[in-house]
Amino acid sequence: MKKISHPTIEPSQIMPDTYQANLHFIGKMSDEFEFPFEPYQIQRDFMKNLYETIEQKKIGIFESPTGTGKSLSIICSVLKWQRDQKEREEKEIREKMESLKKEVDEPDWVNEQYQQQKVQQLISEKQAATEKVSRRQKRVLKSRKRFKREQNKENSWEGDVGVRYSSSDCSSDSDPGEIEYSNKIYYCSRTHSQLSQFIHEIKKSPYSTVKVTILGSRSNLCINPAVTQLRSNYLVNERCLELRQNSAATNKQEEEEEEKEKKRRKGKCEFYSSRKVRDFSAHILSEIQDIESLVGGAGEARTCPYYSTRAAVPEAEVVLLPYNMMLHRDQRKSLNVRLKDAVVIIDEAHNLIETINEIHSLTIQEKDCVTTHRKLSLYLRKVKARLKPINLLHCKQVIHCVSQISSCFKKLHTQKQPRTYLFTIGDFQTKTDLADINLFDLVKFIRESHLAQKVQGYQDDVMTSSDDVTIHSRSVLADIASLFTCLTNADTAGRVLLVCETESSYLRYISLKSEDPFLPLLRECRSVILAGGTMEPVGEVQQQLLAASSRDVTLFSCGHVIPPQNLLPITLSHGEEMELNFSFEGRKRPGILQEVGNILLQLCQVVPGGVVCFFPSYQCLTDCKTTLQRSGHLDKISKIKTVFCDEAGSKNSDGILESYSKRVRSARAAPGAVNTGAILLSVLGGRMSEGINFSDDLGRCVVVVGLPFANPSDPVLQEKIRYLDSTLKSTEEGRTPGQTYYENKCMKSVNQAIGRAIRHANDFASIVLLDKRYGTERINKKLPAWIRKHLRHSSSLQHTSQTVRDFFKERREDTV
Ligand SMILES: Nc1ncnc2c1ncn2[C@@H]1O[C@H](COP(=O)(O)OP(=O)(O)OP(=O)(O)O)[C@@H](O)[C@H]1O
Repeated sequence: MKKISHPTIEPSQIMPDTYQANLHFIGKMSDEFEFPFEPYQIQRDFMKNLYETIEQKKIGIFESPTGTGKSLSIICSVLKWQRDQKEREEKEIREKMESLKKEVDEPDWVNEQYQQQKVQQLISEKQAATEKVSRRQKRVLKSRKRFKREQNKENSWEGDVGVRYSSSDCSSDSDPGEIEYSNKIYYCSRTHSQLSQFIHEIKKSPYSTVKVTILGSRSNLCINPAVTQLRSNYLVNERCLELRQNSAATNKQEEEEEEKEKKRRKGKCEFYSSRKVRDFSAHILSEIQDIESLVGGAGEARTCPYYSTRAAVPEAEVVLLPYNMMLHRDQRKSLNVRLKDAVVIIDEAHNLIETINEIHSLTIQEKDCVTTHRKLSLYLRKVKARLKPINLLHCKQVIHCVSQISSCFKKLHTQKQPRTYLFTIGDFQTKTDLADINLFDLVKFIRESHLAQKVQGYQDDVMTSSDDVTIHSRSVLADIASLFTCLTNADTAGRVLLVCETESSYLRYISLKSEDPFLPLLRECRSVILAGGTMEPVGEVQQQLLAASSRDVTLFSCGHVIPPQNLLPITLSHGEEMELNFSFEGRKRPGILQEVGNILLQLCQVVPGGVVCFFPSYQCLTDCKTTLQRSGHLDKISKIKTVFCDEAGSKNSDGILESYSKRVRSARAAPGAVNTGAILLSVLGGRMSEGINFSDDLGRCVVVVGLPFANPSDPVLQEKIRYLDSTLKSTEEGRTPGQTYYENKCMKSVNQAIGRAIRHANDFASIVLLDKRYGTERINKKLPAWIRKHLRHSSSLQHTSQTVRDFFKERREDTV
């Protein structure tokens, strides 16, 4: 029976004197947790609960608002647990060995000889294990020394790319006698910059000597220009694999043939050699590094960082990786991630369900299908005579399948209505005549024969780039192989969507079930921890991810570290003239967007520093901007605060953010000026709503216009809703699981955005939610508890602006 414990800490339970604590006191012990600062009370509770969850081999859902030092809390509890566990295990071995030795000294008279043998055998097993570890440690030490030596030599190598390969280069990266570090911690987050931030927090902690490796994709880590210049991830991966295989295949005889060296090197990666990879992996483990310094160091050592970071996995105590690498079985397999007894921490887990579904879904364009069919046919014509009968058969079957999918599109094009077709897996197989084909065999054939790569290479020779612009960018055949794999799933796992449009038609495999891919983690790991700033609605995670496992779950949720008076969350249901309703229909009402102008103008007059305003979509942002330009609101606002705007598809988000920050800071340096800072117009769920911190003056007020509900006519969304309704029970309030999912999806996006403004214990900000729907309990109960608790409702702009003015006046007095 699954038990759920809720050690929830309410914001009111936070000790007020914590805020005044000396934050720079290093090495303070709190509840026996070493911590680089004086920990907040919520951090103490977080660490204690996390430690116990791992100790008791439970699953944990840990919620701590953004900016409350969640990363350090995770590091200081998990690494303490790891250290304690190691000590406990070592002690146990020592005690066992002692007692075994004693048994030998005092043998049982009944079976003396047998016992003695058994005890001796156990002792030697333990000793062998200990020796193996120490042998490995010696080897690592040797590798490190060699790496340092070669690094010193490196300067004299400058410009010499012709690094000689020795016979040891032939061996594979993984050592057959490799010792996998047990009790490994896998820390997963969404982006590389989040992983880098985590690295910086480890460096601050008392555990800065822990052995860490950080994994990334080739596009993040590869330093070979011959590979990085390729335009797609697929080509980067394929080229790297090819060069690496060639490098590993070097034999001794070749090595001695100086003359052949240059020719041979043509098809090899100059940065890959297993010895250097091993040496650099030892260097990685000896010093914590983020991706940038790691890539820089590898460049100097002329060694492949991609394979070095992977080679460091077995011996690492902590492995950092983006969470798509952990959540996909094939990726885990290719990385040699062993889940058994590991602790897996998934941070920023608020969108975990969507991420799992996304990772297991895929899209194939009709035109790519047609091109692939053509390429495959050309390829087959050329190599037919050389193929073994079985491979010829498989090749023909692949061509047949691709052709069937293309014809399916063609048939659907002949029909006038509807343009979107949704199939169960079984129906799609019948429709395309694929039901009788062994798709498992085909996938195996495509993978093992490297067909995708061969066809790609062949087509590069025979087709001109004008044939098709997509031919160089990605291999559709690889996607088709993945589609075949998806089509071997049970009917309940997903759907196939065909969208037929004149301009572009595509097929999308939609993964619906998230619990199946997650189950191996729940089954094999010692503990799985889902952490995030706002994990609400927790029920969704429990129903859709954890229900399949019977393991006990700890729910931990805490308030913020700021005192209540530092936060002003307020909902506004009425503007100057009209009710605020920014639903899709409501937005069409004349005058409604001018209301946004009125509100922003008033708020800009009373808020110091930066204001960040989020719109439900880029379309709504553009419409509003145009309206406010025409109405003159934008002009008036820009006299008080410089206006910055995130544009759809803009690649310059960083530049916009930098200019916005600069403007806010320069306004702070000029008190009393007419222009008091800046306003940033952005989009919920967009580039600036997640993972960006608007601390202190950068975000004194966050305004949210409306609710970002997804388009209800989106067929993928409709199917997900139908699937949830048919598989889960309705909620207590009588809402269907599909409706709940739809609302949750929207509110998660709002919660991510509004959490960005409070980043530390002394920060303060106002949050203004514009829409009458925020006043309803159904919606506002989905806000984070630490915000909901202090939520005020207002139906007048004048009242809102006065409340906000008073709030900042009091904060100014506090800080004087
Ligand atoms: N007790 C503390 N006192 C002072 N500073 C702290 C304390 N705990 C953590 N910090 C610092 O506060 C900053 C914010 O912490 P961190 O980024 O870990 O927050 P977070 O809760 O993980 O936020 P997010 O969820 O947005 O990543 C970091 O620089 C961290 O080192």
